[in-house]
Amino acid sequence: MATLPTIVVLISGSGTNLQALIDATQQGQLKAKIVAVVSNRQKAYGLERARLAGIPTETVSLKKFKDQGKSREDFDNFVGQLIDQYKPTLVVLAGWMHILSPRFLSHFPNDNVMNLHPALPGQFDGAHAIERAFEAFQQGKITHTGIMVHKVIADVDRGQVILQQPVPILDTDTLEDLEDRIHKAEHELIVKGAQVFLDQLASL
Ligand SMILES: Nc1nc2c(c(=O)[nH]1)N[C@@H](CN(C=O)c1ccc(C(=O)N[C@@H](CCC(=O)O)C(=O)O)cc1)CN2
Ligand SMILES: NCC(=O)N[C@@H]1O[C@H](COP(=O)([O-])[O-])[C@@H](O)[C@H]1O
Repeated sequence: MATLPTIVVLISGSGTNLQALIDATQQGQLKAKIVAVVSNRQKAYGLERARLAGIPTETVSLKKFKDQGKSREDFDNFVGQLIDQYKPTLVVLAGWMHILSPRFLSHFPNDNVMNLHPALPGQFDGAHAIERAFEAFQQGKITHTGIMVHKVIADVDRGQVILQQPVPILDTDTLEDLEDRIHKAEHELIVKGAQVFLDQLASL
C-alpha cells in the first residue's frame, strides 16, 4: 500500500483549523497523515486537540531563546531543525503567529510550506487581518473580504496563492459575525488547499 504524504502543522492558538485538518485526514477527505503539531504557545488549545488525536506535539518558545541571549534566527533555525526530524511532505501554518525568517525557510528548499491567511492577496497582510477588513468595510473602502492559502516566502503573506475565496461582509454584521463567517470558510479552504498543494508537490 502506498505510504501517505505527511504533514507537520504549526499553531499558536485554539487550533480549529488544525481540527479541520485532523477531521479531514480521519474521514479520508485529506489523503495525508499529520505526524506532528508544533506550537509556539504552551497553552494553545490546539495542543490538546493534537493529543486527543494521538498526534505528537512539540512546544517552542522564542522567549526562552531570547532569555538565553539567542536570536530570533537561532529560534527559527531550531524550529526548522525540529520539523526536519519528521521529514514532512508539507508544512502547514494554521494560525502560527510568528514571522519566519529566511533561516527557517532555508530548511525547506522545496517550497513546501503553506500558510492560511484570513484576507485576500495583497489586502491585509500580517496580523489582525479580520479586524482591519471589518474597519475598512465600515469606512466604505471594501465591499467584501476573503481568505487564502499561499506558499510561505520571506515576504509575509506574499507567497504564491494556492487557493483563495471571497467572503461577504453584510451591513448588519458585527465583527464577531464576520469572524464566524471567515473561520467557517477557513475550515473548508485549509483542507482543500492542503490537498491541492500535496497534489502539486507530488507532480513535481
Ligand atoms: N516569512 C513568513 N512568515 C510567516 C508568514 C509568511 O507568509 N511569511 N505568514 C505568517 C502568518 N501571518 C499571517 O498570515 C502572520 C502572523 C503573525 C504576524 C506578526 O506580526 N507576528 C508578530 C508577533 C504577533 C504575536 O505574537 O501576537 C511577530 O512575529 O513579531 C504577521 C503575519 C506566519 N509567518
Ligand atoms: N496571519 C495569520 C492569521 O491571522 N492566521 C489566522 O489565525 C487563526 C487561527 O485560528 P485557529 O487557531 O482556530 O486555527 C485563523 O483565523 C487564521 O486565519
